Amino acid sequence: MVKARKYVVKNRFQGIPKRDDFEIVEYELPPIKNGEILVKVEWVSVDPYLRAYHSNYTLPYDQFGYQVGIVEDSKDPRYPVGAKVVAHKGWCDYCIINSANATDFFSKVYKLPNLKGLSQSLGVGAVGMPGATAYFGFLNLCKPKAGETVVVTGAAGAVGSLVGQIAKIKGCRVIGFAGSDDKVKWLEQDLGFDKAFNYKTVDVTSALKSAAPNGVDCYFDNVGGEISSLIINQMNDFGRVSVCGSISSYNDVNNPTATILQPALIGKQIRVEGFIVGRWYDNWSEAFGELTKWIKNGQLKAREHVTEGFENIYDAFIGMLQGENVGKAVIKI
Ligand SMILES: NC(=O)C1=CN([C@@H]2O[C@H](COP(=O)(O)OP(=O)(O)OC[C@H]3O[C@@H](n4cnc5c(N)ncnc54)[C@H](OP(=O)(O)O)[C@@H]3O)[C@@H](O)[C@H]2O)C=CC1
Ligand SMILES: C/C=C/C(C)=O
Repeated sequence: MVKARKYVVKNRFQGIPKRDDFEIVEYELPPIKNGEILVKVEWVSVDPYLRAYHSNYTLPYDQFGYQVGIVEDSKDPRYPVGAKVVAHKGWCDYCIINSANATDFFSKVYKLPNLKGLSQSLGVGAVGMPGATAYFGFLNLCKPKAGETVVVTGAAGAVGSLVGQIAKIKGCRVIGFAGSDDKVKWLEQDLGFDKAFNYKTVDVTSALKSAAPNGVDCYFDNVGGEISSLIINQMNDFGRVSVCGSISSYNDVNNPTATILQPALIGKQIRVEGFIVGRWYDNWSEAFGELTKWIKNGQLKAREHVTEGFENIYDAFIGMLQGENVGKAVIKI
């Protein structure tokens, strides 16, 4: 028998989730059955959708989320003992997975991509779901052309930092918005953004007018809300907006309001498209190959914000929601 621990969500979140909204439950896992694998979890991911999707779940529920782990026992020949897998079984230290039960992309299990010696934690970050989000969400929806001006919000986070660097690889001029002066410095000095701003201290419209005097062609929107309206109002004819996330509203109890967009969308004939990264699930391996290559050859930096210890997953989650992370927030179990 294997003793396992998991986080169970007990209460409806009100604003920022509270520690008491979670309970750590210890229990014994039964022996695995045919088609199942026993996985020891090594890395856990905390992501904004854990907050955004909360209200879709009936209480109490096991906290969902991505992880990288090693197969310790197997009755599924596709995943032998010792294989490394990426799964979506949430905040736990051991779990049993039956991948035959997969109903959507979240419940699928796959072998950790060949990371060519890079940290296995990248399997929940730059070479995992967030990497695929940046790669397909930006390239397929913004369709950037060399020389165009790209704006990214949430620019110092897991997805945004990759989008900005992919835009540079594609020959674009890149402007990022992030929530601290240190993040701004990192984006400009280490990642090669042409300009970055602390959205908490600048006037967004005048900052953008100075950094993009010829207007914005592509906007990768991680945050939504008023800043997105201000950016979209600075876009050029036939601009493209990839709507990835709306983190500025995830913890809001009341729905926020933002400046009207229709005059700009119509007048400039702007294309706005939202997406869920699962739409490209069958092609994720293409993104993983490219991202791994760019990291290995030094064109792309995949910074991580690492927290240690199963007991600290809650703190890492709240820290990420409040902007403590630079790059991808991960927990080493
Ligand atoms: N559509 C899809 O399929 C997917 C969408 N996403 C979305 O992408 C976005 C980024 O996710 P991810 O890269 O994993 O997370 P990040 O690593 O960017 O972490 C979240 C960041 O959000 C920023 N933030 C928090 N509150 C606010 C606020 N009120 N206004 C602006 N920024 C805020 C903080 O940075 P700061 O210091 O800059 O404030 C924080 O670091 C999220 O909206 C997420 O939901 C992610 C994966 C898939
Ligand atoms: C799969 C993740 C989706 C969002 C909205 O974060």
